[in-house]
Amino acid sequence: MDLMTHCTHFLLPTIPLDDNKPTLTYALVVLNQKLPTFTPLLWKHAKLRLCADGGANRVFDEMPDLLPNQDPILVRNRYKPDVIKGDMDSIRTEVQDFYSNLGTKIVDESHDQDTTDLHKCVALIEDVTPNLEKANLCILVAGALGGRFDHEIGNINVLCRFSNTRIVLLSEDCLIQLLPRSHRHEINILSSVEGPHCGLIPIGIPSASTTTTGLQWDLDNTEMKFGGLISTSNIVREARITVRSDSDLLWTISIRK
Ligand SMILES: Nc1ncnc2c1ncn2[C@@H]1O[C@H](COP(=O)(O)OP(=O)(O)OP(=O)(O)O)[C@@H](O)[C@H]1O
Ligand SMILES: Cc1ncc(C[n+]2csc(CCO)c2C)c(N)n1
Repeated sequence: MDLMTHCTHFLLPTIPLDDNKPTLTYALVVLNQKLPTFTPLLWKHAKLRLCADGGANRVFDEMPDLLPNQDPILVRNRYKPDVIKGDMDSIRTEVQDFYSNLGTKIVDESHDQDTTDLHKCVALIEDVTPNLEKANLCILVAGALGGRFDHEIGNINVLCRFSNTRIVLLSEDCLIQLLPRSHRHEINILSSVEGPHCGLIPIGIPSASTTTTGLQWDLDNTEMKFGGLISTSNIVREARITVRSDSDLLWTISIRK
């Protein structure tokens, strides 16, 4: 079984180069929720920046507040999304016109009322990523957690729908990603920016067997299911966590203030 490694390098000001591994190519999707304070950092690391519908209002309204030492007009012009995509029922007209005039591509999919704006954005990123580069793609989603529970679950469902793509859901307080059962996983903890609180949660179906190392409450061939045991309020004990399971799991870890 192949090994998949994970590290939250994107929360650091500069991403360290590793001679042994290809660096990931990041894409950013901004959702319609209060922007996390580290959004300018994610923006800097991303090669492609999208706003999901009303996410564009957040970049327009809140990015200047996150960079208080810079001229708000210049900030607004500099933080220009490459694409705004969604059903366009939340973006304000002045915001759409502003970015459209700067050259942002606007993709109106109001005819599709069966998939969320995040789903639409992830599908676009997959479409424009050449097959050879897909293995190194990592999609960061800002503003995915907290707020409305139906939206949060919809965002988690996107992890399941695109389970072969690396996607990280982020809020100010924590991140969530999917650990597919097809791989064993090594999670390298950057203790300056994340932890110690973490969780491992079976999604969709129970896990008959999960084994971990590096946690305060490790699992040893343990069953996890809703209504039974799931691993919440766990604590990172080592810099390297390993996980192996017969089911897809959600990995969540707190982000330091
Ligand atoms: N409160 C929230 N919590 C988590 N994610 C959110 C929240 N609000 C919006 N989002 C995310 O941002 C995306 C864009 O938000 P937007 O408000 O434009 O969606 P929407 O389709 O108009 O939602 P709705 O019509 O259900 O209110 C959503 O698809 C969702 O992924
Ligand atoms: C069974 C079912 N439940 C809810 C919706 C509504 N819905 C789901 S995604 C979406 C787009 C949001 O931008 C909307 C309106 C549906 N279509 N089918």
